[in-house]
Amino acid sequence: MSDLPALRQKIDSLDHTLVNILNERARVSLDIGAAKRKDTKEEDLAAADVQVYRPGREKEIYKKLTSLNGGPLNDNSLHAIFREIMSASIALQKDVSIAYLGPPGTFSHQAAYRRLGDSVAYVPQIQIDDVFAAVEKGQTTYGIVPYENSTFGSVVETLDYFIHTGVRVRAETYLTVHQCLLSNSKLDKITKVYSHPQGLGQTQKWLSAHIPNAKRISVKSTAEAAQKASLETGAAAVCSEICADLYGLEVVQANIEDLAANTTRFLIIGAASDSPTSDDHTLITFTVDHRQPGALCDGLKVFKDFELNLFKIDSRPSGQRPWHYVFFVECSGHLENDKVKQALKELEKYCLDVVVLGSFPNQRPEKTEK
Ligand SMILES: O=C(O)C(=O)C[C@]1(C(=O)O)C=C[C@@H](O)C=C1
Repeated sequence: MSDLPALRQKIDSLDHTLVNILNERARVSLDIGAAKRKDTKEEDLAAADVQVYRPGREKEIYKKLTSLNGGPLNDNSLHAIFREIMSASIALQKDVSIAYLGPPGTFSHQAAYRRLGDSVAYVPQIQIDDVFAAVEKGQTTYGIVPYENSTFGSVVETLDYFIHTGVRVRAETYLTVHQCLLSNSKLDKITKVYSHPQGLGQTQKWLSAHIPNAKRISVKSTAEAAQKASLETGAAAVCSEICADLYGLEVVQANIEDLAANTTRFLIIGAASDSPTSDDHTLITFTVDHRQPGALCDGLKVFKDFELNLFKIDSRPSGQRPWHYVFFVECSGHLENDKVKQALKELEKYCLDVVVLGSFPNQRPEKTEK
């Protein structure tokens, strides 16, 4: 006779202990929720509400879990378990919702789910500006927007909406993106391919090599592409594999991204940024008087003078007049750090206007740095 019954009895007893400990943790989380409400100033309550989701604290917790973990559970499994523990903890403190570019099955949806878990509400939006609007109008607590892709670059729609928004960046999150060709037709019968411009951009070499004659049609999201492809003969979508089940399509070819380690970086937006950690990034926009020679250079030199590392620079048309640009700069530090505050003050001397879009804990996976 095996030890199975005795081992299961052991598991039952451990589960009992786990349930009690999880509820003990949940009670502390409720107390933390009450403490946060007490600590939130009246004026902030009106402007930003109580900020339940704390990406800085979660980063610290995940780091500690890794250092405590003696196995046999691997770090990914342990983190996934704690993702759900903290998701439930967030939901105990407040009803939290997050707007994302829908319909269900987009990479934004997956990225949000990986960061916030099962206990918060996911609210699909038709386009990226609706995500900004949902947060601005207080219809959802948070929103998630794609920021840049390691193969195809910045998501310009997102940058353009940031120019006009009052929302703040609260967190970042990275998702490895595997694009698939889904269709109910065979490869040689596909005449059109739907996707988001990013999906088409990340797979352009594969599409040119395998279905060069298929018409490429941009739609608002990869999951919308799957929805459309499911309704037409000879149509395909470039999207996530999970859309096959969601929209009743076959996987014609998986992993068609042109570059391995294809990764998209998303920003979680909300009414306010989180408190400083030891390793934050800050996203800023500014405009300069382009008639003044060296104005942009003077502005950028401020970051060097204050020893703030620059990670990313973008420029977008300002939308106010031709050949006038808004510059996006992502630098090290947090907007509450003295060095960043002083640098921003100095930067204002060289700029027509400076806007801080927010600060957030650095979450870049170390492996992708190389
Ligand atoms: O430390 C907090 O601020 C909490 O609300 C607790 C807790 C947790 O369960 O550990 C929950 C949500 C936050 O995103 C971070 C941590």
